[in-house]
Amino acid sequence: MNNLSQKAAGLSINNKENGDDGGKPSYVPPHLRGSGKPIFRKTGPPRDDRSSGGDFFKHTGRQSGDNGGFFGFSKGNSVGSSTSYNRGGSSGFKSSGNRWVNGKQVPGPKNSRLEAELFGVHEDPDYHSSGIKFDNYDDIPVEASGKDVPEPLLEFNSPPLDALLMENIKLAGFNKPTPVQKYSIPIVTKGRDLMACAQTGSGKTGGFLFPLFTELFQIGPSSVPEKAHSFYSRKGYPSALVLAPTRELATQIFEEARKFTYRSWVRPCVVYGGAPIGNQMREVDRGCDLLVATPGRLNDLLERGKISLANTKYLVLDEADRMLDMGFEPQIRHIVEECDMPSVGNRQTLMFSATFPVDIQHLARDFLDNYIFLSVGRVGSTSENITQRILYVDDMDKKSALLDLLSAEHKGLTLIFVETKRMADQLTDFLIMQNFKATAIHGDRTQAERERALSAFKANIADILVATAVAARGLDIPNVTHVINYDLPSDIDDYVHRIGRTGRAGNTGVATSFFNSNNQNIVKGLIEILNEANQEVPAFLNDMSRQNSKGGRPRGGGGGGFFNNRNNNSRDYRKHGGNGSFGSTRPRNTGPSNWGSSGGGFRNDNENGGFGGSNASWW
Ligand SMILES: Nc1ncnc2c1ncn2[C@@H]1O[C@H](COP(=O)(O)OP(=O)(O)OP(=O)(O)O)[C@@H](O)[C@H]1O
Repeated sequence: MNNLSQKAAGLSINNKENGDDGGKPSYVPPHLRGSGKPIFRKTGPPRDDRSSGGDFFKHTGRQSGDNGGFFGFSKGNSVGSSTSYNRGGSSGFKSSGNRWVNGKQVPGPKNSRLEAELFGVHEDPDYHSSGIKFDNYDDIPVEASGKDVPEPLLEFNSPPLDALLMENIKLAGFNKPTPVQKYSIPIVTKGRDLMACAQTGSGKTGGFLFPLFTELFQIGPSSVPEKAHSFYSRKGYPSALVLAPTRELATQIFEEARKFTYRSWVRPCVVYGGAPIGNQMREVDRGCDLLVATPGRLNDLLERGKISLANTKYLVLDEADRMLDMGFEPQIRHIVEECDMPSVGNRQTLMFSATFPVDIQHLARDFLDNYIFLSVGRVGSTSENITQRILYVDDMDKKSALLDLLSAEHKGLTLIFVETKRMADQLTDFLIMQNFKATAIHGDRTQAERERALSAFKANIADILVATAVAARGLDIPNVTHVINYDLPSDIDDYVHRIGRTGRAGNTGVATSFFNSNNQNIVKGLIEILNEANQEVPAFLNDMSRQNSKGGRPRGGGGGGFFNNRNNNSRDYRKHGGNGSFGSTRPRNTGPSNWGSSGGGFRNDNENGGFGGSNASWW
């Protein structure tokens, strides 16, 4: 148990003896425990510096420096900066630039300023991104199922990896591949489709970018129809398309792509809603070989004729289970099946996530051909690098319990999840009033505000970020030492993604969740997850689980029914009762989408797509 866990364990939260109704565990606020007031931090702004739903740093004048230029977050990472790219081609929009000569890639010259911007500097303590428990990944069981699974790659070597890519991987400080990378690289370079499930923070982004770039660096750009570019109208023809559910995740993938395409012919581009489309169209004009996009904005650009997917040989769905759930599936179908993208079998499709419910595996067949299913660890399981604590706290006591937790130790960055946007604002205000440096990210904030909040959090200007589900998936923020589920999610897979914001790349972290009777629907899933990750299961959870099973209480969002049962959730469904078999031809879906119209009607900048009526803010 690390320092923070020990200190939290010493708090009176959940001590049975504090219970006042026959041993029922309940939180006793400090003022009733006679322990005096919690010690609040003395640093931070004076009270009148706060503003509703705002940021601790709002009035510090810091925000003027990062005023949310609509692309990217902090490091001056504007896609528009022409000096950032080794394009060189005078035509600007001609996607191969001058790095593809006579059928071969000619690496651009080194640029030390750009290198420092992309990869950091050696003296920076964050330079090596992997933590002391990185080697533990080697012990995680890996299962690859399907026909003719290629052998894994044990080291980063060239060949099979492209030599320039190898140089960039070294610059990033990556010494050896993570398990998902070991398997995904040969699978993709052998031309196979892939559905990959691996724990949060275990390097799935590299798992798709490395084989993609190895391939693209070697095959070069595809030819573009002459008529595609007139003086007035230019079109982007990406060779690879990566779809991601949130703007922040899309930007993060784009930043990773910038690193690994350094000095190559491949120009990455990112488009997402909430930012002026005109600037994004200009970026597409400048060259768009790998496109990272959120579905709503991509559909908009497709409808405007700014992008053609005719040359897209690689399609990646990151957070694929989210991309294929009710919120996004119609948009994904439109992009993949109703525009000009090559059909299944004529492109490669790769899906990645830490969770993959069986119903989504079924649905995913429509997009895949004779695919390999890769699971690193148990699908949907959490990393043992994360110490999980579940505390019984009634709603009315949550604020007080939170202050106790934060006062026990608050080192590094703390990410607090709440269920609603309103709650995110309220809690941020409350924390600012208590002199904590807090900020918030949720769907009611403007894109500039969200970028500013995330930048401030990453830079430790605000060391507490209060977030809705929008920050639950994919975000890779170094030094998040503590995730607090102030409100637990109603879906157990969301729990897995949320706590996965800490304990990444072999680092350790703590996840604390406030549980009470409103969260009964995830009791069973929670117990399974705690057991799988060798974590302590509090007695009240076991009691509640027994009561639920006696009373026949449905499991609700945490499972129930064949599809959501975690026992069925853990493997390639084709091996466990699925109707597919390896190598069989998939039944083609010729009819309309199961879940709603796959037609147009989503020309908006809101990536929400009607996500099940939840208050949480996907955008
Ligand atoms: N081979 C490697 N060696 C060292 N660090 C790595 C390696 N591959 C990835 N990383 C680092 O690990 C961290 C997590 O990677 P990444 O964000 O791709 O995880 P993920 O599996 O996609 O997580 P999530 O499920 O949360 O989306 C990143 O900081 C990345 O730079």
